[in-house]
Amino acid sequence: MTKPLSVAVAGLGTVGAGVLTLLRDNAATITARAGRPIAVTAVSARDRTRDRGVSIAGLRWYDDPVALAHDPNVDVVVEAIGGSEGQGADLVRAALKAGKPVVTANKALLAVHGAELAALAESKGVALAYEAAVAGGIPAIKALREGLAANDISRVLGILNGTCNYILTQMRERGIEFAQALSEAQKLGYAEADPAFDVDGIDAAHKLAILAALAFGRPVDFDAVHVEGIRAISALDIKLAEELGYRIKLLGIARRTDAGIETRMHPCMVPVAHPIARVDGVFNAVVAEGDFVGRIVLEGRGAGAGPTASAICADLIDVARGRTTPVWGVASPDLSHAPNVPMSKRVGAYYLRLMVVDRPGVIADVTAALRDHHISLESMLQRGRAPGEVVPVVVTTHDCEEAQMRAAIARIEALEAVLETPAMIRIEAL
Ligand SMILES: NC(=O)C1=CN([C@@H]2O[C@H](COP(=O)(O)OP(=O)(O)OC[C@H]3O[C@@H](n4cnc5c(N)ncnc54)[C@H](O)[C@@H]3O)[C@@H](O)[C@H]2O)C=CC1
Ligand SMILES: N[C@@H](CC=O)C(=O)O
Ligand code: NA
Repeated sequence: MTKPLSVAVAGLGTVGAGVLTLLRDNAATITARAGRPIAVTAVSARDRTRDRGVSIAGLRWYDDPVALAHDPNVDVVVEAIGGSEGQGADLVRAALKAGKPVVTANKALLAVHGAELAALAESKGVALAYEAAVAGGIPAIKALREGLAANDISRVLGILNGTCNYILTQMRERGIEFAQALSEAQKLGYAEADPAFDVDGIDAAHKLAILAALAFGRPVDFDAVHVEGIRAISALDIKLAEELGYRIKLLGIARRTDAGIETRMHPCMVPVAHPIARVDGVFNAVVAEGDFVGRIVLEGRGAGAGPTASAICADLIDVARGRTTPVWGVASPDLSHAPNVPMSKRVGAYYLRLMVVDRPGVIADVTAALRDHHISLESMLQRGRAPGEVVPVVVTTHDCEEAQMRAAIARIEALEAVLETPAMIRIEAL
């Protein structure tokens, strides 16, 4: 039998402990697929004594995770600490500099520093693998980078944050409040250390930036992603969306247009009948459209110990087999530099929900604002009549440009009879 692959794991939380468990439980399968055993020999975390449901007895312990990079008996480093800065990032750089392959679940690091790290990995001729970083257990990276490698990709989109999808699903199905659903997602190990990264769309935007780089063969550019989260989504909008035949999902969309590449992460209304509307709970989905393959849809668990460990261990098997690909599918010097398309240029339909005083003339003022910005109405809905009281009014539009819609909303919000900032949700043609 060939010498085992000696693995160091940094971070023994949901993901790191999951990796130890999977390598232990599926050792025979993994050995056969890797051509040799894969054995964790060294670990680093904050608390040496915490019960993680898996033994770390007999493993070399390091208080300083960066020291793992310099352990001569370590062949490959798994980074499961997280963060675009700090010791997880320091460890990845140190390991690559030391010529050791790295497997990481850290999308924040890849999205923010991925260009620099790819260049470093390529200069050292070692792998930097990150299947776990996007859509957890779904093999989205492999699908885009290897499976669809011969296609020109026109669009990649998806539900990329399990925590948000869990929250939106629970709010819809059980009618529970945002805070309760978030707390459940945290207990289940789905949420980031700082859950604001989840609910403000940042985590999903990190993943979208990574997918866009792979799909369009260009340097990863997190700053180009337009990011909105789900905090403003109310139970009322979820209910009204259902009445109109839509579900609300936090979608990431990266699209090639004549003007360049559009990358945006925001809540969307999608038709109930579309498969992506049925992706619920912690499940993620990734949809890619290639010129020869057409559309492919991948669905699976996007967070949690098992799915994430599944992706990390697949990367470890690649390392054990010596299978390598450039980090972004294309060698760093050969990446293209297509321009970014700003959000103001997004074209599509919109849902607006206004809280208005129910009195004559209000609707006329709202429609005048839309008319003056060349926005055509698709439908208008007012539930019940309550003269002099506040009622929700919902407007859906035909396609228009985001800049026009923003200008119209500013005018509508300034109307005396409109009492709250209008809720605006983009309706996505998929
Ligand atoms: N939880 C999930 O479902 C998924 C998480 N990820 C990513 O995996 C990474 C880890 O996430 P989780 O396991 O959920 O986090 P966690 O908070 O459960 O675990 C983090 C671990 O890192 C350790 N740690 C923190 N700072 C350290 C330091 N300076 N030195 C040594 N150890 C340190 C902590 O003690 C803990 O063991 C993050 O990059 C996250 O974005 C990716 C996909 C799914
Ligand atoms: N917090 C993330 C974990 C996986 O990346 C999520 O909820 O999807
Ligand atoms: Na994945």
